[in-house]
Amino acid sequence: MAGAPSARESLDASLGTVRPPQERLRRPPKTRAVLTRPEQAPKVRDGEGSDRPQRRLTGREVEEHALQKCWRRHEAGGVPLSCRSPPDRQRSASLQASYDRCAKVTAEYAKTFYLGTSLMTPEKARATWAIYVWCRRTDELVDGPNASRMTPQALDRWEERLEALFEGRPADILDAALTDTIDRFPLDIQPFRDMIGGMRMDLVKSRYQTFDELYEYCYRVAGAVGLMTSPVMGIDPEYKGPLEPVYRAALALGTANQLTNILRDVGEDSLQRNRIYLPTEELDQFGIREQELLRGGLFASTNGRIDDRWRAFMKFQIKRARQFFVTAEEGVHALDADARWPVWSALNLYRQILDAIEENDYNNFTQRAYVRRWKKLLALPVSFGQAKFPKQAPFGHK
Ligand SMILES: CC(C)=CCC/C(C)=C/CC/C(C)=C/CC/C(C)=C/[C@@H]1[C@@H](COP(=O)(O)OP(=O)(O)O)[C@]1(C)CC/C=C(\C)CC/C=C(\C)CCC=C(C)C
Repeated sequence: MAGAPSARESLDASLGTVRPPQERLRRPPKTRAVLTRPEQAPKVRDGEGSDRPQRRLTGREVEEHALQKCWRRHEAGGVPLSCRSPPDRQRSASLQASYDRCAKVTAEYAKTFYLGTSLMTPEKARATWAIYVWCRRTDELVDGPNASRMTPQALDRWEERLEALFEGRPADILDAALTDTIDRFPLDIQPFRDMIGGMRMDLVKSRYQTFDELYEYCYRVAGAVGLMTSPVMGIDPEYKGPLEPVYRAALALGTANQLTNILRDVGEDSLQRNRIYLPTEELDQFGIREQELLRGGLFASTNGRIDDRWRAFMKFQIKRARQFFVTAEEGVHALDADARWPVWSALNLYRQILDAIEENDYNNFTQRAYVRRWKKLLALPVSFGQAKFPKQAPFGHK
């Protein structure tokens, strides 16, 4: 039947056709106001003093490089909306269609995120959908139905396509929404590139020796989301402090969420996908062998309850994840007033998953940590209170 494509069709159709740059759709040239933005000056390509580092970065360097670029870009700012020439009628209708499609995909794939965006201003919500959809499509490349055919070369093409959309040449209707978002908010390309790097890691790596190795992965697939979305959430005009700690807090929130996801999904990842997103060296320290995870989990033979080693290991992991949530908290107070409620909600909703793992006596092999609906609902007014009545000035600056 003809008609608007479903969210699934939108993703499948676009992902099947990661096309070379010369085939991409052309967007009308930018308005003069947009061209004069300092951060959109023509880019110098690699090897000619580009914005990429001279050598391959590893571990925490990857995050640090992106962090510095992102907060500096935010500080440099963009063209205020009032200075920009409005898009013509045809362009604004097609942009509307692009964002509508992004909204549909977000609503279908991530109900909680979609609900969270209803707590935002319409412009911030639209931008969040555009970012979500790009992240989702990136993830689908290595986790979706065509994942078994995914190659590093296809990821290279996806990255070329990313560069093009940041230069104002989106390849399709979903990319067009992100190109528009980039025009409206001071987004830097680096966390997007880094997320593609995270997918490259997923193609070749299913074990992590140290926490630093795992941390790099968490940054790439989730901390990067904090860097992508902070310019959209915006900074409170009353906040007079530096941007760097705010961006660090945003990174911490993404990382906390990913560590939480990892702890929730241990059983599924190890049993169904032969993936262990836990530092091997820490498993060793607690006397846990990989084979025990792969064979169905650690249960005591005497009473079938969770093994004490696993309980102790999980307590350690949960404590560390919670520290990342605490680091994130202070940053939320520095965000624009209209962004604090959704961000507090995201923080509280994810943090509850850690409580649910504890309530399951750390059995994340055969039970999925599930937050009851009433607890999720209660998190919303609690978050509203935290957003409205901050306990402290962020980082001691106000
Ligand atoms: C209430 C609510 C949830 C609000 C949404 C707030 C918001 C801005 C969300 C961003 C959504 C987005 C663009 C996500 C990208 C997709 C992605 C990679 C998501 C990963 C989450 C898990 O996804 P998954 O689909 O696996 O989820 P489930 O298995 O279904 O649970 C991630 C692990 C990362 C999510 C990261 C964030 C929500 C961090 C957002 C950071 C900020 C908004 C910056 C905040 C700034 C400061 C200063 C703290």
